[in-house]
Amino acid sequence: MGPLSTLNHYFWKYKYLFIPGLLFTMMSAGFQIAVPMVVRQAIDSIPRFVRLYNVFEHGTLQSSLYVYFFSGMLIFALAIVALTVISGIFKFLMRQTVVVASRHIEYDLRNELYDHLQKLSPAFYQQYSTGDVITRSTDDIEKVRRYIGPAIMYVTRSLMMVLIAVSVMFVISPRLTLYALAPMPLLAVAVFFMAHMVHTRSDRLQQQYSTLTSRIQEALAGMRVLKAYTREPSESKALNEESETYKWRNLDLALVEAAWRPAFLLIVGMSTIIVVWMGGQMVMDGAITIGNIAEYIIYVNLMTWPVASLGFVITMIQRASASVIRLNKILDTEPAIADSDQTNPSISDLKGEVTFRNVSFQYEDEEVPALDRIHFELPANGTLAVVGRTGAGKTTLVEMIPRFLDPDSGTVEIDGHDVRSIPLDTLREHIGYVPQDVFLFSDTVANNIAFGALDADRSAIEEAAREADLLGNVQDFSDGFDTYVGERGITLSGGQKQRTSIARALIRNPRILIFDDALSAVDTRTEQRILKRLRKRKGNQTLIIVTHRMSAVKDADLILVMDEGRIVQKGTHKELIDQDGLYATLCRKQELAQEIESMG
Ligand SMILES: Nc1ncnc2c1ncn2[C@@H]1O[C@H](COP(=O)(O)OP(=O)(O)OP(=O)(O)O)[C@@H](O)[C@H]1O
Repeated sequence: MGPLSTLNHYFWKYKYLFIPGLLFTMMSAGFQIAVPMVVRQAIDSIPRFVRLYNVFEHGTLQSSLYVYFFSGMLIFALAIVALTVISGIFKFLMRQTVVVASRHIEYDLRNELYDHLQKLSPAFYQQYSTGDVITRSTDDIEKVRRYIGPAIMYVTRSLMMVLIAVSVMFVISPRLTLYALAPMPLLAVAVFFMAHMVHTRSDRLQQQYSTLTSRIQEALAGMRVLKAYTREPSESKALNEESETYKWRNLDLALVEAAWRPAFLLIVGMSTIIVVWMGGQMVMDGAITIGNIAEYIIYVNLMTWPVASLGFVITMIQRASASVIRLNKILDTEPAIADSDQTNPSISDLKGEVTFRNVSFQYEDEEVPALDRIHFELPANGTLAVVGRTGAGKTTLVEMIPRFLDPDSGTVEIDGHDVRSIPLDTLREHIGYVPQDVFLFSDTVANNIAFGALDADRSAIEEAAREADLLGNVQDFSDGFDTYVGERGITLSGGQKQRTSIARALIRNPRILIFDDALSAVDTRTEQRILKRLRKRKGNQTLIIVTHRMSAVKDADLILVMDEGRIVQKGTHKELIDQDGLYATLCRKQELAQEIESMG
C-alpha cells in the first residue's frame, strides 16, 4: 500500500462522496444478501402447505387454503423484487458517489500533473520521451482511478457480501458451509492467476498499440521524405510486422479471456454440486430444510463474483501502485528553473539592459562547455547580433535570457538584477522569444498570433502581422485571419510559419525581443523589410538577433562572433571587418556565395 498512501489526501478531500458511498455499498450488499433468506422461506413453506392441503382434502377449506398459499407466494415474490430493487437503487447511489469521486480525483490528478509538467525545464523533456509522458497522463492516471473507484467499491462490497453470507451459512450448518466453501480458495487463486495473465497481456497489447500508432503517425508526418527516398515498400513491411505483432497479442488475450469464464463456471458448478449432494443427505437426516439448499446455492453464486473480483482487485491495486510510483517520479521532480528564496517579488518592470558576466554552461553528458566565460553588456534598447558557425553556442546563449537554462557559473543580468532574482512570470512577460523551430498550434492564424496576448483585438493582430510582413499573405487566404493552420487546416510555407511566429512575439510588444535564427526561411528582401520595421521600434525595445546571414547584422550596436562556446570577436560591423578575423571571413564567404548565386 506504501505508494498508494500518497493518494490519501484525495480521499479526505472527497469524503463527502466516499463516506455515503461506502454506506450505500454496504446497504446494497445487505439487501442483495437478504434475497436467499426469502427464497428459503418461500421454498420451506411449500411442503408445509402441501401437508395442510392434504389434511383438508375434500373439505371446503381447501380452496380458501389455495388462495392463502397463492397470496403467500405472491408476497414472497414481491419481497424478492422489492429487495432487488432497493439493492439496485443503493448500487446506483454507490456508483454515483464512489465512481464520481474517482472521476473527480482523476481530473485533479491530471491537472496537477499537467501544471507540474509545464513548470519542468527542457532537461526533463530530454530525459522523458513525449510518448512516455503521454502514457503517464492517460494510462497511469486511469489505473490510479480504477483503484480509487472500482477497486475500493468491489473490496467493500465483496467483504460485506462474504461476511454476511458466510455468517448466515454458518448459523444454518457449519458442516455444509465448509463443504460449500471448499472450492472457494481454488477459485480465488485461479482468478488471481487469470487476472494476472489478462493484465500482462493487456499491457503488452497496449504497448504494441502505442508503438503501432506512433509508427503510423510518424510515417504520415514524414510522408514526403518517405516518398522522396522511395521507402514505401520497406515502411509497409515494417508496419506489417508491427501489425502482425499487434494481431497476435490480441489473439493471445482473447484466448485467455475465452478460457477463464468456463474455468470460473466450472469451479462455481463444483460448489453447487457439493451443496446439492451433501445438503441432500442432510435434508434426509433432518438437519436442514430443502429451502436451505436453495438458499445455499444462491449464496454460493452471490459470493463467487466477489471472491473472483478479489483476484482482479489485487492486480488492480498492484498496477495502481506501480502507476503511482511512476506519477510521483514526475510530480516529485523539482522544476530546475523556478522562483526561489532568491526571487525579489518587488521587481515588476524591466527596461531591457542585458549583461552577461562570465557565463559558462555545459550540457549534461557533453564533454565541452556550450558557453565558456561569455561576457558582454548590452544597454537597454540596443541591438545585439550573435553570429558564428553552427554549434557555436548561439542558441544556448539566448536561452539564458528567458531562463530556459541557468548558467553553471557567472550571471545573466537584466537592468542589473540577476535573472534568478526576477519573478519568472515578470521576466518572461517582458521577453518576446522567436525560437529556431517554429511551432504553430492547430488553430486559426489569429489565435496563433495572439497566443501570448490573449486580450489582443483584431487590429493589434493585423498590426503584428503587418510588422512581420505577413499581412499580405493572410489577406490572400480564403478566411483571412480565421484560416485554420496545421493539422486539419492549410499548410503554411516555411517562411509564412516563421513570420507567424515573429508576429506572435511582436504582438506582446516586449521590452526584449529575441530572434533565434528566425529569419532563415524568408528571402533577403523580406528579411530587410522586417528589419527595417523593427528598426523603427528602436528606442523602445532591446533587440537580440541570432543569425547566419551577415546582411542582417550590419546595423547592430554590438556584434558577438562565437566559436566553440566562446566569444572570439566583439564590436560593430565596421570594427570587426577591420579586424580581419572570423567575422570578416564569414562575411566574405557569404558575399562570394551570393555572387555565385546571382551569376547562376
Ligand atoms: N539539449 C542539448 N543537450 C546536449 N547538447 C546540446 C543541447 N543543445 C545544444 N547542445 C550542444 O551545445 C552546442 C551549442 O549548441 P547551440 O544550439 O547553442 O549552437 P548554435 O550556435 O545555436 O547552433 P546553430 O547555429 O546550428 O543553431 C552544440 O555542440 C550542441 O551540440
